[in-house]
Amino acid sequence: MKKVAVIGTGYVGLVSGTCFAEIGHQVICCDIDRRKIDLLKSGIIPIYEPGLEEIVSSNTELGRLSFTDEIGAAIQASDIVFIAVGTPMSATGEADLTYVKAVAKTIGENLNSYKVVVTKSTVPVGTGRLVAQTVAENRPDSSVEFDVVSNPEFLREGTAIADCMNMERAVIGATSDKAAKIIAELHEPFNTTIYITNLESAEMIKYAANAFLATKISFINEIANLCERVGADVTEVAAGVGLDSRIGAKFLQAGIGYGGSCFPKDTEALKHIATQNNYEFKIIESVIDINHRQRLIMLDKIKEALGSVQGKHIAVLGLAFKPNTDDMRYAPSLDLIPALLEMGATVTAYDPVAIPEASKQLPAETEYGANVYDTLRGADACMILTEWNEIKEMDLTRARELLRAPIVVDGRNCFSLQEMEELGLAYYSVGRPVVRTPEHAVV
Ligand SMILES: NC(=O)c1ccc[n+]([C@@H]2O[C@H](COP(=O)([O-])OP(=O)(O)OC[C@H]3O[C@@H](n4cnc5c(N)ncnc54)[C@H](O)[C@@H]3O)[C@@H](O)[C@H]2O)c1
Ligand SMILES: O=c1ccn([C@@H]2O[C@H](COP(=O)(O)OP(=O)(O)O[C@H]3O[C@H](CO)[C@@H](O)[C@H](O)[C@H]3O)[C@@H](O)[C@H]2O)c(=O)[nH]1
Repeated sequence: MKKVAVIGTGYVGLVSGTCFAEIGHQVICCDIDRRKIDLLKSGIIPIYEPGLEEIVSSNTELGRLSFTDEIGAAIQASDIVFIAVGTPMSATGEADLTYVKAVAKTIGENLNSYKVVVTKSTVPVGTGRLVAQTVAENRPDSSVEFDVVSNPEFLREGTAIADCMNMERAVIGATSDKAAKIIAELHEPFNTTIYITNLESAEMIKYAANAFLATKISFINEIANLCERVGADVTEVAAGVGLDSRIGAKFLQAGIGYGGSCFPKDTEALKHIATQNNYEFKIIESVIDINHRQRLIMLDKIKEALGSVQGKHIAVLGLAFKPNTDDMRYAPSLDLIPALLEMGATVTAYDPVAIPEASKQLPAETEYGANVYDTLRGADACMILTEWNEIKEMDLTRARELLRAPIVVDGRNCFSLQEMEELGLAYYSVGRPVVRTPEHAVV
């Protein structure tokens, strides 16, 4: 059992801290956000993540997990301190290290015994060294030693607990064998592959992994756009291509491009790291451009389906950047709904969980439906932006009856072309032939 402090209770801090408690460690999760800590102390989870509430509650009851805003005391009481604060995209695209630097200073000020300081946040190469320098400069007693480790996080939102408990690997970038051993032991109960490397390589592994996955998505989206022009079906192409084990079937789902708190900011940060090092990283620049264009292709499709969206009523299904989360960071809906409104459409939107978050960020004139069917009623077309099960499993016969015109523009390829054809719905999806109906010409 190790004594662990996790600083930052966003997705990563909260989920990874809870999972460390679940495997038997003593964990204190800290945050400067008092409101968040108060909610957590009273058993309320400030984010939507399936299964998180149960696992937080069981570990709190067992006394292995606690929450505090007294960060200094938590650091002093721990042998391992994780930095899990945000590294958002700055205006110039680089990772904003303000929070990481502030935490490193706090750790230094409270360094009362040997500790391993672990960066879990996604940070540019060189940040571990900067953390080490900041901790060293701020420690009250320069004879108290510490080590710095990079241990990037690979969990996905929506499946975060399972990703963490069944992690495929733990990457440990260390400057000393002693620290690497301590962090390897910490992960032992996860029964995972431990990959030990140096600090800089561990920091780069995280960006390389996200950039590669983003590249796969932009690649299949380009194939999808080409499929539309030559009459192929991208879902079948992806399935066929994915059968090659060198390529693999995952992350080949064509759609409206990637969003979320990581891929957009990490691809931009990698591009920035390259520029800073006088390197033109051509692939990543294209991946970013393609992703931006892919969102806008949805607007071309709705215009093609309706002629003009001016004065039309669009039902938008799905607001979060992906299913099973209420996270709205870089969600396609944040670009597409304002664009529809600017083109003169009215919009009624629905998401199973993200409406409270979305309504803080979307234009005030956006209206919200109570459920899928309420949202579709009387609309001139339906646009699907997030593939929630509730949306994929909707009763399409009922949907057809409720829509004023039977038109579905689907950015997530939720339905088969055959079923849409049989139901008489005009269907515009991504990388697949358009299903046209005689009625849809008479909107
Ligand atoms: N969200 C993900 O799915 C995911 C997955 C892997 C890696 N990451 C990386 O992990 C890091 C954290 O991401 P997140 O989504 O959890 O961030 P987040 O923005 O949701 O949460 C960060 C938390 O840190 C707190 N914080 C900020 N400054 C602090 C300070 N000085 N002391 C204590 N707490 C402080 C904030 O109040 C907030 O609660 C980022 O670098 C991100 O790129 C995120
Ligand atoms: O085939 C695919 C797979 C994903 N996406 C999109 O890509 C984005 C990211 O999806 P996903 O990777 O499932 O979610 P995240 O929670 O953002 O997780 C990513 O970002 C995290 C933060 O760095 C990493 O830890 C994870 O390993 C990495 O998968 C979403 O908009 C998805 O809709 C596609 O368009 N097609």
